[in-house]
Amino acid sequence: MFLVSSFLMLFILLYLFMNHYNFWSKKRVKEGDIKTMLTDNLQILLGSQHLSVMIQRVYDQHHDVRYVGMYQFLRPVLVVKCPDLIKEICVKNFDNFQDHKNVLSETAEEIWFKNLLVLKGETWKKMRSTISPSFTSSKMRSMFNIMNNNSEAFVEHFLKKKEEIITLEMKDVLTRYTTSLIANSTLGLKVDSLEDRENEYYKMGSEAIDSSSLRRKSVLVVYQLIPTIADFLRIQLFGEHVTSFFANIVADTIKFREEQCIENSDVLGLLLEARKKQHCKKQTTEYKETKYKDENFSKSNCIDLDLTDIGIASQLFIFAIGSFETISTSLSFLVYELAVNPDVQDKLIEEIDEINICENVPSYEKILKMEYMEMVVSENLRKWPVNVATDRVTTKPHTIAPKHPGEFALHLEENTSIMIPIFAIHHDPKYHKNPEKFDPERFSGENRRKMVPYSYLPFGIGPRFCIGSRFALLAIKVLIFHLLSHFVIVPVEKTQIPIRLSKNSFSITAEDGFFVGLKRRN
Ligand code: HEM
Repeated sequence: MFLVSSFLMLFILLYLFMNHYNFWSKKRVKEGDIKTMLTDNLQILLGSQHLSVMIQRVYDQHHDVRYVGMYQFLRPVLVVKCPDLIKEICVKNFDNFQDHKNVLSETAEEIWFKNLLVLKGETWKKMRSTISPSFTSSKMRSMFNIMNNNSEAFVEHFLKKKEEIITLEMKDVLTRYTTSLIANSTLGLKVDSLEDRENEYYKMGSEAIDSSSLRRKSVLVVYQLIPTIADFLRIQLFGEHVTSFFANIVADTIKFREEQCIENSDVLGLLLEARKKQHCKKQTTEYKETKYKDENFSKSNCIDLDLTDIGIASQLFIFAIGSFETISTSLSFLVYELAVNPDVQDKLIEEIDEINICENVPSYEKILKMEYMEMVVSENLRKWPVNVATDRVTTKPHTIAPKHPGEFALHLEENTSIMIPIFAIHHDPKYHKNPEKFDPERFSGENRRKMVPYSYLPFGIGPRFCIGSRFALLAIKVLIFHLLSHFVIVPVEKTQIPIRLSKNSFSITAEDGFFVGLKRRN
């Protein structure tokens, strides 16, 4: 009896398993090899493979198709390969694909669940339009001084060293630089993580972005596999000490600014201004509603954004962890590429020196007008897009109409996962010839015009495009400007050539660090 019921159980499980993993084939979508995908998922969890390898394998498996089916554990994901289709999904039909998928519970960590990246629908729209003014070019002009000061302090720190060539692991020093910059530009805090190596802001920030631990990965997988149980158990990703540190630091700064009537034009300042306006509008609306019963008051205006201290802390938290990892990683790859491509570095130094001859301190306009700098930074983000992929979920059912012979109409139900494989597209020779070559000339005016539209997506695409892209690009350029004004970056014994990517992190980074030497210019 026991044997029969065990067989029956096994049969049912096998049936459910097979039935689950034919989600895409039932829709007549070509998919990756199931056995390989399951092994890949497990290896990603154990830290013996990077997500980009799994995506690349699925991407390469079927040529001349616009999309391929993949499974992230139990979740079917449609990997979109064709730039035109990416536009159709992320831009033209944005209303049907507005949101990102949930990666965590709505109840476990409040500071996470209110941020712009995870907000959905109308609430996301309203928060995005509230925060966007913090990232306009006029705001960037005022951030520019903060970036200049932080970059100068960074360079000064190394100019004090006596060695002829200073060997550095750049990811470490650049993460320290980025945390100081973000503390300064979002909250007005002065933090020097190069001198004060154990400061709390840096320690908590690095803990928040550390994705290499098995515990962190397991939490994410548990949320993917059994979200209801994970929700019930309120399993935390970041940990109480990290989230309350950020919540408290924001609450203390708000209290200080309100008591001292300080009105700054940084991100915190804008959110506080929106909070004041929301409060005023609420009072006026209540008055209207009781006196006139105004039925026409626009519904979307009535959405209250969470601009309590924790709601504001949530936005600043995503800016902080979004920036620490992305800016420091992108700068680390760039410094490495300059070390191993001396011709590119020489040309960039020439452009920098032309500005230094005329001015003591570079102006915002001059940095923005540097053509070669723009080309080098863009090529770095092409070859090394920090976020290897981005995602969308269908917020309304959508049908992708057939376009090529052999294609069928593909009906996607609500809540289907879509993946935009940024790294794979940037390394597809169909769009970027000789993709492993670091070649800034791809981004010269003429070549850029020839690039296939939507085949270069380091900051994503459409209305959910990265809100911090202007900030990130400026911060990268300003630091490189100051660094190359005083130092030449050279390979050292520990420089890993070619670079090997770490298997044990979510975003891309080097397996054995980014070691280079800084050699003082004469
Ligand atoms: C080199 C640096 C950076 C890269 C490569 C990068 C990349 C990205 C990508 C690919 C997305 C997804 C976009 C999409 O799905 O279409 C994104 C979203 C986002 N990024 Fe960045 N990012 C960078 C820096 C920053 C910085 C400095 C901040 C904050 C100041 C930031 C804040 C955000 C936020 C809040 C979102 C979500 C936007 C929304 O859903 O409305 N990022 N980023």
